[in-house]
Amino acid sequence: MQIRVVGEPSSVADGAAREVIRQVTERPDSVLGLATGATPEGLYRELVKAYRRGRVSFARVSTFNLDEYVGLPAGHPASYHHYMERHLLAYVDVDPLHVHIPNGQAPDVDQECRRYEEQLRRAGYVDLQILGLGRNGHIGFNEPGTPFGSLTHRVALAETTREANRVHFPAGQEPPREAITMGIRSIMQARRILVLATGEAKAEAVAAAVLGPVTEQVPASILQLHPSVTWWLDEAAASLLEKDLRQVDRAL
Ligand SMILES: N[C@@H]1[C@@H](O)[C@H](O)[C@@H](COP(=O)(O)O)O[C@@H]1O
Repeated sequence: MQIRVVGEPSSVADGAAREVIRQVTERPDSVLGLATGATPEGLYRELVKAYRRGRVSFARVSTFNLDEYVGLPAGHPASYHHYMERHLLAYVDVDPLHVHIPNGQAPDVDQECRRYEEQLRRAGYVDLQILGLGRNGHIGFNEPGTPFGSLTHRVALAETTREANRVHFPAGQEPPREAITMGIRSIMQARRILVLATGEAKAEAVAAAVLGPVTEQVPASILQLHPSVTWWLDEAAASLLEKDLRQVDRAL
């Protein structure tokens, strides 16, 4: 596990963008695993900038998103389909046929989960996975208690997660109660993982995931067992890590 602590959220975005660009340059047909939320927005801005400057092309890349709300149409402003268009896909040369996001409006949600997992398997799983971190240690929408062996599945969202994500919904509109998410096992298949976390509100979840026991109560703690993970943290998100863990590469 590597831990990079940088001063500002913008440096987290820069560092992660450099890694994504390197991956796509070395392997133009990479499979990228994409995350949503406020945290990776800066990363996507940097990727759009790099594309516009001709420093990277996504023409042969495939993408798989981690999750989507159940019941929201793709065009809903809070859907993750809409998020991805708004922050990345509309501005770069990714082939729309190579973009994969779970269909939250599928008539049979369980079948959609199986279909998505199968698509992921056929693509050979993810080469470089971007992850954000929920305040309760969730990754994707895998809430505390999710079995480590889980594949893409339907989840009931924790009340705290619905509260945290309420800001993305129009006033008066309730966030959905369910979502489709890649499972912990699906995420762990990725060959390399970048976890991004910024701000003090993430400090406890970061410390529990990095320093605590590996437990299903903290979904991100499983990342301690992955062979190639880099945590990109700003000072605030890293504030509860021991000083000697800062700026060092920790090989497990
Ligand atoms: N499903 C997403 C997660 O993938 C994301 O990591 C988390 C944190 O979001 P933010 O970056 O806005 O704090 O939010 C949602 O729950």
